[in-house]
Amino acid sequence: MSKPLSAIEAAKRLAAYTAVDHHIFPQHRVIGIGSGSTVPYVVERIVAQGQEANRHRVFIPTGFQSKNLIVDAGLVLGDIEQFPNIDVTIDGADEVDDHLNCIKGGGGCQYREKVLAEAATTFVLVADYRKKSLVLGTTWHHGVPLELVPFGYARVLQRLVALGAQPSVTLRMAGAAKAGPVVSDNGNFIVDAIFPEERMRHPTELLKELKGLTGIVEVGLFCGMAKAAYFGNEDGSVTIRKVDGSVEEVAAVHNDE
Ligand SMILES: O=C[C@H](O)[C@H](O)[C@H](O)COP(=O)(O)O
Repeated sequence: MSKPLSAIEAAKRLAAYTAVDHHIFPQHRVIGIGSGSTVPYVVERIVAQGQEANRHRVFIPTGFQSKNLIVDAGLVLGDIEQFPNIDVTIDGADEVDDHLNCIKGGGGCQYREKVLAEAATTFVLVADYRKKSLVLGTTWHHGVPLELVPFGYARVLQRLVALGAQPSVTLRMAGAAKAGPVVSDNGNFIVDAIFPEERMRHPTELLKELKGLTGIVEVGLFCGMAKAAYFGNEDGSVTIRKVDGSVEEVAAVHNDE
């Protein structure tokens, strides 16, 4: 018998399963698969729709991890170059506010994730209950993930501080498994910039300013992109925040599957 899931894993699974049930329909042919620890449950639920449903579909990954998820699940792998228009992309998030703005990039995948979010007719977020917040930066304390070109990165760090980032801003380092900086799937560096609350209260403005810095490839602030966010709760329910501002609570029906 498989080990029971922890409360957090169960919440991730609830969010992912419910989002797939609500957004991935038989007519959807091109599906974007995001990155992180919640997305495997998205793939699991899609596979459960059966071979017939998935036979004519193609799945576009946001990075190395999701590519493996798609291949290992026996789904058809596609490329954003071949399929620049996606029906639905489902992805995880590090923190989501009431307006569905979010921080992404905890796994360093924000560039490809944003490409797939933009390419999708419908972009949906899935997360556990810890990721809900009113102001970004309240529950995710690691800062805004930024992908930047290695050449001239020290200059970008200085400019981030001028925009209000904590002076301690540095490259994300790989840790024990490899000496040196984390290198993204695109061969770039990642920086986590912590900004004060007054800056984080206006994520769209901050995003614009960060995108204006030479050397920054992409910013892990996704503003005004998601149609809905699904949060799995500890009590087995799912909170759905929608783009029109409405909030729905649904009881899960698949917790023990
Ligand atoms: O770069 C990583 C992505 O933005 C992830 O989607 C994000 O970090 C959320 O991951 P998780 O589902 O593991 O919390």
